Amino acid sequence: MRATDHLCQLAAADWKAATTHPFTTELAAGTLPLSKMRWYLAQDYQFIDGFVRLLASAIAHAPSLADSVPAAQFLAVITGPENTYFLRSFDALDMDEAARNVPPAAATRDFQDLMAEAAASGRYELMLAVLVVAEWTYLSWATPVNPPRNDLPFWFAEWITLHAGEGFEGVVEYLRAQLDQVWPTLSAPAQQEVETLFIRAVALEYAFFDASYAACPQS
Ligand SMILES: Cc1ncc(CN)c(N)n1
Repeated sequence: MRATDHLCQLAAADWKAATTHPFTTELAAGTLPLSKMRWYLAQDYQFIDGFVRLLASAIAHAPSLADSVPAAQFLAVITGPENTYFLRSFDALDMDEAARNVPPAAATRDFQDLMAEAAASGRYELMLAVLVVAEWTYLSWATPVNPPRNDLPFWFAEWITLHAGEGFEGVVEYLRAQLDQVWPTLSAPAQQEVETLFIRAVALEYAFFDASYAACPQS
């Protein structure tokens, strides 16, 4: 069995909850209240900041140039089309500076801490554990709803297309393959640390969607 399949199985219940969440089901149906989407976007843009630093750390720790190239190309997607997706969505959803720059919620802070910890560890396998969860869970919820309904506004539709399709499948396969490759070289305690971090990351993905779905209950 692939190491990443083993890790996914360890977190099976939270994995299922995170990848079939009503937040993304309603996003794909176009029925997600905009107040919840605004909350999510403002929080997730703060997540992206830590994510970019983590991905850059993984690039710096990849065993060879060839191992780093797909991650470097993905970094350009995050800081290019994904970054402008956020900025265009903020504008289209009338989110002014105050609405964009809200304090981080507990779910956001927990994720920022996890990513900062993985980046600071200096250990490639721990960085990969968090990156694999962040991208594989998104591929898992977005794939069944891709292509998006053609009547969806771009702030819903593009959040699906950014996380599904051939290019993104390649990113997830690359990240998984990197972790699969390093796994057998790790000691048993080091493998356990990867398992613990992976499980924690899946729980945080679930918590992030839960917090977003619970936000702004009046509107
Ligand atoms: C919380 C979270 N996790 C994952 C992703 C996918 N890049 C994201 N945008 N936000």
